[in-house]
Amino acid sequence: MSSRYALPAVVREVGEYRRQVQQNPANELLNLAVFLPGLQLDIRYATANNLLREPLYAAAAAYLRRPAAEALREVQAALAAHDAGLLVFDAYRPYSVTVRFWEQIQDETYAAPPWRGSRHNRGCSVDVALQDLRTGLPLPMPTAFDVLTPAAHSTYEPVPAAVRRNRTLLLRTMAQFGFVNYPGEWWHFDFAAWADFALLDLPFEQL
Ligand SMILES: C[C@@H](N)C(=O)N[C@H](C)C(=O)O
Ligand SMILES: [Zn+2]
Repeated sequence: MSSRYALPAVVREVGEYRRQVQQNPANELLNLAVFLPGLQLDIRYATANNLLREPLYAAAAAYLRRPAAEALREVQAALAAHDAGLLVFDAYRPYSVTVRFWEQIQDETYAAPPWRGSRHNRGCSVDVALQDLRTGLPLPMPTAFDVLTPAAHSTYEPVPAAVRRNRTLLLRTMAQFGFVNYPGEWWHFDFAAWADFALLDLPFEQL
């Protein structure tokens, strides 16, 4: 960990995380693969197919705080009426991984700075696209995941009509269940109550 930043308060001990869950069950990070069977995961940061071109996670897992996971379940149910489902690229992210991104990207439009931490570190952000439930294939979006350019901005135009429909379906359905889109990235959504949750730096295997 670099000492070049004024560090925010970060929970680094699993015992402290467990105490916080005991005090308030909303703090629990739920494993989305267990909580939402059928959810499609493509956890890029567990592979070398990501911005840093090396695996950053030891396991291809996605966790969210309990109320955020419950809201995502509502999103998944609403999308099914459109023959669509969620495809998850990332959810809870340990703080130390945010620091690694910042060292490379150093642009607050596309990466959270270490002195603030990311809402992903709070277990309240999720990076998602849509899949077609009939084919299992991803639905076309304006860019691939983590293409950090203006084309990824949520209001970017021009885009083909079918792509705009998919993006609008994702943005509207996530908003309906309490997720606020980050305008710089069509795939990134923050659970509205993110400020109630602490920054964490715990690896998945400790959860
Ligand atoms: C690195 C990129 N995928 C990302 O997560 N950006 C947001 C702004 C974050 O760091 O929270
Ligand atoms: Zn994100």
